[in-house]
Order: sequence, then structure tokens, then C-alpha cells
Amino acid sequence: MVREEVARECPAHRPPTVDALGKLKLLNMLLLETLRLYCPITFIQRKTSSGTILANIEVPKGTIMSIPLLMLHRDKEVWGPDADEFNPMRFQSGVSRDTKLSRALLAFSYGPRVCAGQNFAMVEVQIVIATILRSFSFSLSPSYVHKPSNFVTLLPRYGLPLIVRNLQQLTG
Ligand code: HEM
Repeated sequence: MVREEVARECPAHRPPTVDALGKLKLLNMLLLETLRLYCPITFIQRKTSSGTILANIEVPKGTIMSIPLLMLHRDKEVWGPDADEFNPMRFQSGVSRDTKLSRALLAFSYGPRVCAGQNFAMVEVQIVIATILRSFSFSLSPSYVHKPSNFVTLLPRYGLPLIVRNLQQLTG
């Protein structure tokens, strides 16, 4: 489905244009769902600049708080009973239009210290994936072991071996 969308919107043998990227709705949904389940930065920290009360808990000035993004992204109360499943369709109406989702998806953080490279990162990965999808099919190698691990950022512990096929050779 995503490959069909890319083939429809992006002309072959040229990098996708800004206009084309704006039309890659399915690819965007797929990337948002990937950022939800496997957000590269799994937690952020904040230090209180003054004493405050959070959810009836008194928090003194200077307290360092960890915000567990990865855990929040799997909260069934927010995301529903299928929170642990990979389901890009949950972003069908777009994250920016759904206020609940735009605040629940915290892969790039939120508020005044939101990731400064958010838009750049999304455009970059859209171009890379769209370009790959135009020419190649890929699937997980049987040797792949699913073990996301946190080493500063979230990474596949044993790498990501893929079986890659050139689509032109496949279709002759
Ligand atoms: C998928 C890719 C990326 C993810 C998931 C990501 C995520 C984040 C997160 C969660 C923060 C907040 C950290 C905190 O408050 O402790 C952050 C901050 C930041 N990011 Fe990114 N980032 C990505 C790519 C990039 C890129 C490509 C750039 C630059 C070109 C960038 C530049 C920054 C900067 C400058 C900040 C600090 C903003 C501030 O504190 O005012 N990021 N990022």
C-alpha cells in the first residue's frame, strides 16, 4: 500500500518533491507509528525551577523528573487496548488535527523545548524511505532477533538484517 502511494505520487529516478511528500499520507502514518512504538529517545528529564504540585504530589524545587516517553507511548488508557500493536491506521486523521494524539506522541518532546530538528528529521526520513521503496523490496531476514535496546538512543540490539531485492530485476 505504501509503495503504491509512493509510486503514484513520486516520479521515478528523481528525488521526491515537497509537493509529493505532502501527499504521502500512508508513509507519514507509518513513520508516526514507528516513532510511537520505537521512539529513539526513550525518556527525557526536567528539573523543577520552583516547588510545585503534580497529581497531588508535592514536588520540591530542584527535583529531577524523568518522563518515560516509551512507556507513555504504550499507555492503553491513551492509545487503546491495541497500544502494543503496530497499527499505523491509528494516525489516519493525522496527528496535528487530533489534539489528544498530538500531545500523546512525544517522540520529539513537546512545548518550548520541542525538538528543533523535528521537521527536518521527518522530511529526511520520508525522502530516504520513498526513494528506497521506488526501487527495492525489503523484508526481515530470518536471522533478525527482535530486541530493541536503549544505548543512548533506542537501537535494534542485534542489528537489522534485511533481505533486499531490486524491483526492476524482479519484474524483468
Ligand atoms: C527521529 C529523529 C529525532 C528525534 C526522535 C528527536 C527527538 C528529540 C527530543 C525528544 C528532544 C527533546 C530532548 C529533551 O528535551 O531532553 C529533542 C531536542 C532537540 N533536537 Fe531532536 N530529534 C530528532 C532529530 C533531530 C535532528 C535531525 C536535529 C537537528 C537537525 C535535532 C535537533 C534537536 C535540538 C537542537 C534539540 C534541543 C531543543 C531545545 O532544547 O530547545 N533533532 N529531539
